[in-house]
Amino acid sequence: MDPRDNVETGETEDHPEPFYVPIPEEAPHKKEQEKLSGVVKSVHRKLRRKYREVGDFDKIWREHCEDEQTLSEYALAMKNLADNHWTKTCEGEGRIEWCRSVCQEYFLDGGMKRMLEKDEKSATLAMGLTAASVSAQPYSTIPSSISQRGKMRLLDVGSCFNPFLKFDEFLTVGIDIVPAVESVYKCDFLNLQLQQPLQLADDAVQAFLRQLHNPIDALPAQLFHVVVFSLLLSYFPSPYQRWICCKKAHELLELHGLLLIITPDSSHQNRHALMMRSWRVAVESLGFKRYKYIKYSHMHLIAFRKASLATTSDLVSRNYPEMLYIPQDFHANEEEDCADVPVQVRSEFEDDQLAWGFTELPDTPYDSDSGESQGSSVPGFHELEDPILLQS
Ligand SMILES: C[S@@+](CC[C@H](N)C(=O)[O-])C[C@H]1O[C@@H](n2cnc3c(N)ncnc32)[C@H](O)[C@@H]1O
Repeated sequence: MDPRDNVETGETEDHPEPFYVPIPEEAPHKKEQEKLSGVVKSVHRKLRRKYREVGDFDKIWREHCEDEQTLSEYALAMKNLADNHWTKTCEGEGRIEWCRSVCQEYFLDGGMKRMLEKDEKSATLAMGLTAASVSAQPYSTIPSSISQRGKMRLLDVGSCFNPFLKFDEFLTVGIDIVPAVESVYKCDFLNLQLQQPLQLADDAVQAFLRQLHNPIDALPAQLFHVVVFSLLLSYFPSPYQRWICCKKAHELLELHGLLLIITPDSSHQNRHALMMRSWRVAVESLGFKRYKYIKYSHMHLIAFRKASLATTSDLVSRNYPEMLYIPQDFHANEEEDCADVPVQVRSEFEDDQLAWGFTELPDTPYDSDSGESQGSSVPGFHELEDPILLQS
């Protein structure tokens, strides 16, 4: 007997009938996601195509920045993806959480101190002292603005919808050519002017950051503890603009600050290991050292620390900017470029050529930054070893 039947009256109680017709929730949701990422992809693709045709990056960039309709459609699509489609995936909130956990671990839980001790040991060893005498060396003094600050000063370049604003531990400055929310400042990072560093106490620097004016055309050097490039570098159609961005990040960071780069790649772990190694060599040549690296299913996440004030790039003997390539740079006839799920577009032959080319590179000495760099405090994400990066 159906337990809903009323035995006394012989009537069936008025329970709502369960609705068994399957609701095709997935499909429209997925369709909308595809549509939105299509908007994003087409902007990237158009920019690359124009760059290939015209060659003059400054010209196409000026035109791009003046194309308000395309840019606002892009900003809207990104925000919609972030609000309604990405939040539950590691590609969405996960990358932001990763940045947060790396900063916490590095600045607040002793990561930076360990790195400074290690630097000091290597420097002392390089001066010819024995390991025994080295262990007695005190570690360097951590800059007070970092060790005693109230908040970590974070610059989010290409911030779009300001994902870091919600975290209390950061004093966030989000900048974008087309802000999707009011709290993000309008600023073209490629054309941002750099000024002399502020010689002010930490409180005054924080006050300075809280009263920036829109749009931002210039910023003092060495202003931030963290610079984030989340899905920024692949926006640009050529390695040179990626290089300019990394160079600017170096200048905007305090000594020992962190540059966090997140770049899309849906290939398996080792497919683009060579590319990641190439990026590492290029970025380190600017005065950074790699601190952490992990690969999620759809992206690489890399943290570099600013290890020296000086840039060591010798652009005459090595073309470091070219090393910041992405597969799409080699693809003239792209249909399948992805903002969220990029594909491998180089042929095996090109891969071999590049691999051969990189045997010319100096081998970065093994540093234990990398050895300990594989752990993540973000739960739920599978991390993979990268033998090529680790062995470099
Ligand atoms: C793919 S979206 C990434 C948005 C966000 N960071 C994220 O992780 O979801 C790339 C963003 O970079 C911005 N952007 C591109 N070039 C820029 C530049 N030169 N200066 C500032 N922002 C830029 C774009 O407008 C866009 O909002």
